[in-house]
Amino acid sequence: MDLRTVLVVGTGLIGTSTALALRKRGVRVLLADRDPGAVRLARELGAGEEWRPDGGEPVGRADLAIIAVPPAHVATELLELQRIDAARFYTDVASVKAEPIHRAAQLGCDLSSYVASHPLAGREKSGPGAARADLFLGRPWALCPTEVADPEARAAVLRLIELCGGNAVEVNATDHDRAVAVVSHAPHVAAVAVAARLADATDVALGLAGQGVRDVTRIAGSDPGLWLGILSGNASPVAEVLEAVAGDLADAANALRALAEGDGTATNEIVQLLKRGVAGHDRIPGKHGGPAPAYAVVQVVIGDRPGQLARLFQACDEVGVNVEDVRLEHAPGLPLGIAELSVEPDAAVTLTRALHERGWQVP
Ligand SMILES: NC(=O)C1=CN([C@@H]2O[C@H](COP(=O)(O)OP(=O)(O)OC[C@H]3O[C@@H](n4cnc5c(N)ncnc54)[C@H](O)[C@@H]3O)[C@@H](O)[C@H]2O)C=CC1
Ligand SMILES: O=C(O)C(=O)Cc1ccc(O)cc1
Repeated sequence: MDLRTVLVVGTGLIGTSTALALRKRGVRVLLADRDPGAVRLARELGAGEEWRPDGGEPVGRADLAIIAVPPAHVATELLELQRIDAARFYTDVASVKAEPIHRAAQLGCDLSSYVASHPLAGREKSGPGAARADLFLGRPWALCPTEVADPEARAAVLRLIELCGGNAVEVNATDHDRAVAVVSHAPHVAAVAVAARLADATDVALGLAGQGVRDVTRIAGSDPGLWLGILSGNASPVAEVLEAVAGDLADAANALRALAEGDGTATNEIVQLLKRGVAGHDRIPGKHGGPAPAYAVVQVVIGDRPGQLARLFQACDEVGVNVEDVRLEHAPGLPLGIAELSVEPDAAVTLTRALHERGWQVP
């Protein structure tokens, strides 16, 4: 199935990331969002052109429309897009699947041209500014065709996933929702609960925060509005997992109380929980090999002086290496920092060598 033109409705984090990935593969991408600023920024980032169904040059029907809006708006968007025959096939990327499909059926949407999907990749930031073309590389991407789905609609969504570099996983919507309750939605609430403890932690405690607490709470920085929609759309499966987690936490607290009161046998219960944690963590696929590499990261030591970053970018430009992303790490108390440059994996060796030759410290 060839995707020549794709319409992205909702140019936030996920919509713009798919658009950027598709643009890299030469697909024509049309962008729409109810917020004109989101479309403008996505366009400026090179994610495609603004969709103007009622004006400008006629664009015709897209091969596929991707609905990348909050879960509660998926079905109404699908209905509206199908009403104007915006695309031949449709998908969405919402984090929950049964509810939007059910709602689409209730509204009378055509379910034959629609195959719901969900990339298991994201970030704790929203909006087009946080989008990344490599967001989906090597990541699972669920697709949930219903019994009435046209095989060509399924093929179109498989092609989308392939173009974005994702790993397609076919699963029915109910099983999907139960699965993501365990691997995404309940972990999100658990991270939030840990992060909420930090809201009234002392400055001394926060000053001692290391990488562990950052790892465990990263996703707690996500948009609460979006997550309310996700959790409400998958409420019972998430509640079931959280009840089990709460049981483990209560048992751990009780065992620690017993230990504090001198009951040495309580260590056994704690050890059992810690061991179950290791076993669960070991089952995460790709934990050892890691997912397919996205961009390679070249670390460069930079002095904390004006103009250093500009010089570094100039050097990258001279070597002809495109910097896809940059992150700065400051070494506390030192007049130094580390610039982490994300580049195409093939370009990393060239860039490292060229920066060395130009006198940069590349550890
Ligand atoms: N944030 C994440 O890490 C992930 C999110 N998802 C799913 O992707 C979808 C989009 O989430 P994000 O991109 O993170 O959110 P976002 O907040 O970055 O972007 C959502 C965009 O949709 C627009 N929008 C809202 N209602 C609309 C409507 N009715 N018509 C047109 N545009 C509308 C908003 O203006 C916004 O630009 C959600 O369904 C979410 O569950 C899926 C995987 C990961
Ligand atoms: O930030 C991360 O690492 C995530 O995994 C985010 C995420 C959020 C919602 C999803 O439906 C899928 C992935």
